[in-house]
Amino acid sequence: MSGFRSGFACFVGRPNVGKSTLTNALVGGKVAITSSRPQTTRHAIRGLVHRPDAQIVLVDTPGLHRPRTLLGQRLNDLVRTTWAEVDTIGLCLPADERIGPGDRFLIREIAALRGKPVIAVATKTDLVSPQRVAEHLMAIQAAGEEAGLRWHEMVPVSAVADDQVGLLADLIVATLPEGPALYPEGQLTDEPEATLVAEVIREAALEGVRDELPHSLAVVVDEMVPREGRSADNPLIDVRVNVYVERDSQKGIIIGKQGSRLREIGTTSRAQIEKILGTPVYLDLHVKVAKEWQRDPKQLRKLGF
Ligand SMILES: Nc1nc2c(ncn2[C@@H]2O[C@H](COP(=O)(O)OP(=O)(O)OP(=O)(O)O)[C@@H](O)[C@H]2O)c(=O)[nH]1
Repeated sequence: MSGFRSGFACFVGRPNVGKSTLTNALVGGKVAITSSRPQTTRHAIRGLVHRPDAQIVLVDTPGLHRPRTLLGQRLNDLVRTTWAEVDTIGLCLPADERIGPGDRFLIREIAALRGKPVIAVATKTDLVSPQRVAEHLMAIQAAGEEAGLRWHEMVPVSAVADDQVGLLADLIVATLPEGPALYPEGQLTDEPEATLVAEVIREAALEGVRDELPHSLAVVVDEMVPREGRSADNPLIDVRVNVYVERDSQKGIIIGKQGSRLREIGTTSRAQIEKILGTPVYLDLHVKVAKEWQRDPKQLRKLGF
């Protein structure tokens, strides 16, 4: 997919400047997954922005503080490591507040990274007049210059009024390297275990029949619930899973002669799932036909794609 861009971004700023609200506005209510960390990221993922041309992975950073203790210094080192690893930083500076010492401290710290694209995001613009927004942008410009930081971009946004949020996404995307999506689109759950469980089953189901079922297989974990009435030292987790194929003939392949392949899939994957969850599991596998699911947007959404 030429021209597709993907990478990591993080929002930085004092508490309460609107980082979370902005993240949610960009992500559009989609729950982020936290499993199967691709490549280098060791950071909590806050949200995924899926677009036809790009994928933005928004990562979390703890706040940077004026270090007073060794622990404070260590935490700050961690923050700097994160900053160094992301492709782009968005520094949030709320339009309804003047730029203060806390902001200047952050700007100086970010300036020390040298060469990293930093987008100055003037947040909460719906709370103030256009004139105040303009003043704010000039103050941001000046604060950058003072610290020797050249803003890659400056953009006023309102996450609440959904003003310029799309533009911000465009600006972030433009800073990302070319490359394929780092995460599959639309994971169904934010439970890392469920995603891993689905992956294990998918692998087991494809074992030996990969060529006969190219891409036709989707695995959805319906639920993972502790069996009622079990004591704490004798737990059992019920894992209910649907395996979707596109055609009846493929259903036959998965199930096998008198259910033999399905049993094999269950045995192989159950052992691995028990390792992942650390408890015995009862695995309830169902094979369903979702005709042409790869071409049907409604089905795709249902299956989490
Ligand atoms: N009017 C308005 N309020 C906003 C906007 N964005 C955030 N807020 C409000 O500002 C407050 C703080 O927003 P958060 O998104 O939690 O800020 P944050 O930077 O994530 O805060 P911390 O998690 O403490 O670092 C909340 O009450 C939001 O509703 C905006 O665009 N317009």
